[in-house]
Amino acid sequence: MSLLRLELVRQHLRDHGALPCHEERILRAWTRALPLDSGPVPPEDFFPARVRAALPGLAAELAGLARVRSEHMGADGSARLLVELGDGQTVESVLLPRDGVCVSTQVGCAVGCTFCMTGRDGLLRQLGSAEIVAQVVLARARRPVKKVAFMGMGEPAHNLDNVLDAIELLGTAANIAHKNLVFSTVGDRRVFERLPLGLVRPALALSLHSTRAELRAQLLPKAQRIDPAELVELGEQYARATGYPIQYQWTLLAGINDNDAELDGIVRLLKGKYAVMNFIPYNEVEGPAFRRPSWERAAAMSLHLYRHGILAKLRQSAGQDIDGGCGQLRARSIAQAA
Ligand SMILES: C[S@@+](CC[C@H](N)C(=O)[O-])C[C@H]1O[C@@H](n2cnc3c(N)ncnc32)[C@H](O)[C@@H]1O
Ligand code: SF4
Repeated sequence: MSLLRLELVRQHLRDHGALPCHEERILRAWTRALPLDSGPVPPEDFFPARVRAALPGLAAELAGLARVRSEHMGADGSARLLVELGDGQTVESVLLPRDGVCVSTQVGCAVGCTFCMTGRDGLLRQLGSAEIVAQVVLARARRPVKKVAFMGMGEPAHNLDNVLDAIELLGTAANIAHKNLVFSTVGDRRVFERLPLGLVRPALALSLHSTRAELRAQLLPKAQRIDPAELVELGEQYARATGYPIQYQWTLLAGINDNDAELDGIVRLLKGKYAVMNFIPYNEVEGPAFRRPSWERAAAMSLHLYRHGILAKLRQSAGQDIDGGCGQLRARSIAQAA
């Protein structure tokens, strides 16, 4: 039995005679990291005997979806988890300061951004919706979780059905505010078609990195070709439809996308838009010879945008001191095993 997707978990329960109300109570308990039979009414008065008998086996199955192989505390209160999936593959989750968790959606990634460790080996496999939720359950077993960012390993747009199923459960049974579910993507037309239709509409983070289409295509070689101006326009429509701003992400690479021409481009694209710019200084990973700009330059860039009426934040990735670049922990563990 392998319950990688939420639909399979629900089907398994139905096969044991569960009704929708039983399913909901069990999924609610699971997503809160509680025993599966917990709830206000005693289990023997609520569940049919067959369902109750199936719960220990189901609990073991769900626990096997994602286990913590190692945990690394950061000085900023974050913790990076190397998570082992049922088939032995590993992904990273990050417990963020202030009740957040960052989860992975794929093992590897096909976009191949030149500065990202995760994209180095291409896509190895998709995560099922239950494996994505299981990372939140692992986090909730350790700390309160009120925010989930789909910003770990993988491109959520390339695993849309599983990510959207996970989002729906997290925004309902798991009781996470919809604006606190953050879908982070390089941009893909399917995202703008599907996200507005969901029962739970997450906040959107768009990884922009350049306002110049040619440079963006070099940095994000396999991202869908959407002109940055059009991407911002699509983002703006979604922001207006949902009422939450688009969080633009910009990995700062010295000498590449930290110049005044890019700043002018950002002002041109984002002025008057319902948007926040997050500058994230590059985290060094082995391989490409990128550098992060000085903190002073990054702060000056944020100030420049602020003076032009664009809200800009300068962020350190969580857990700088613990292989902060996404995918580094996994890469290190594989290298050590080898
Ligand atoms: C790992 S990606 C996952 C979500 C999605 N694939 C995306 O690109 O938005 C999340 C963010 O991490 C950033 N990132 C990746 N590698 C980085 C590095 N070495 N230093 C700083 N940020 C990095 C990406 O630019 C992206 O904005
Ligand atoms: S930054 Fe995002 S899209 Fe690019 S390779 Fe890494 S995970 Fe994939």
